[in-house]
Amino acid sequence: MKQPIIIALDFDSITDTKKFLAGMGGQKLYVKVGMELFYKEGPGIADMLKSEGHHLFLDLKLHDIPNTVKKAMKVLASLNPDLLNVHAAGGRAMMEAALEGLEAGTPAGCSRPKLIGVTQLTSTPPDMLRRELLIEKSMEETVISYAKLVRDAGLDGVVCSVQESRTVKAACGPSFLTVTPGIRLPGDPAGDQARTATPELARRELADHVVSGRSITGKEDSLKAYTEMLKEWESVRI
Ligand SMILES: O=C(O)c1cc(=O)[nH]c(=O)n1[C@@H]1O[C@H](COP(=O)(O)O)[C@@H](O)[C@H]1O
Repeated sequence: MKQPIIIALDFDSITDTKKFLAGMGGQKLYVKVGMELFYKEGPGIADMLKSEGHHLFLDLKLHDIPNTVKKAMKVLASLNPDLLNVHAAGGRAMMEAALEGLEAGTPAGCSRPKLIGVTQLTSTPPDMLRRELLIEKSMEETVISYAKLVRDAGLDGVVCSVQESRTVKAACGPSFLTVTPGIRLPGDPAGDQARTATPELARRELADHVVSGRSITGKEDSLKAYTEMLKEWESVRI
């Protein structure tokens, strides 16, 4: 079964990660390991999660010269994640190199993990483009331009906000993945996220997956919050 909700395991230890997973009723989940947990626990965390049967998004947002990214991707592929990302701002040559590294490092008999490009972070408000990054185009135009570059480099999709998901699909095709973070249940604080949405809106805007951390992990009853998100998602018929 396709798991639409990717839970961000933004914990700083394996102990807290295990405690969280123990409270999720023994389900096989789609989880995301980002910099915090990976830098603390290292590659062993990927082995642990995969051996427990979870789907794994390794969110390390690589952004470096092509040769470095290619070699790093080769190493990361050996951890057998299901999904990985790079910053689209690294450019086409870097993304092509990432894909080459991923293909070279995928263990025999395993299928290549999916690779997606981060367009503009969901913590970036539209006015920051001009004010801080000196980008004159709108958020939507910027994200679509990145998405086309990601597609042309041969990657499988993008990370974008729900607000751009539908337009990305229109520009890059229905099978081009949109993975959308910044997901909040109604009433939850946005925190540092600028472009947020509910799981229901994400589904309406054709997102393939939503990524949610604090709206699930920050709750006393995380299982209830996760179930609520799933219910919201499934309430929308596409
Ligand atoms: O690539 C990501 O996963 C990502 C991209 C992005 O644009 N925005 C974004 O929030 N994320 C990640 O998604 C998660 C969101 O966490 P919460 O804001 O707690 O739901 C974090 O782990 C972020 O690193």
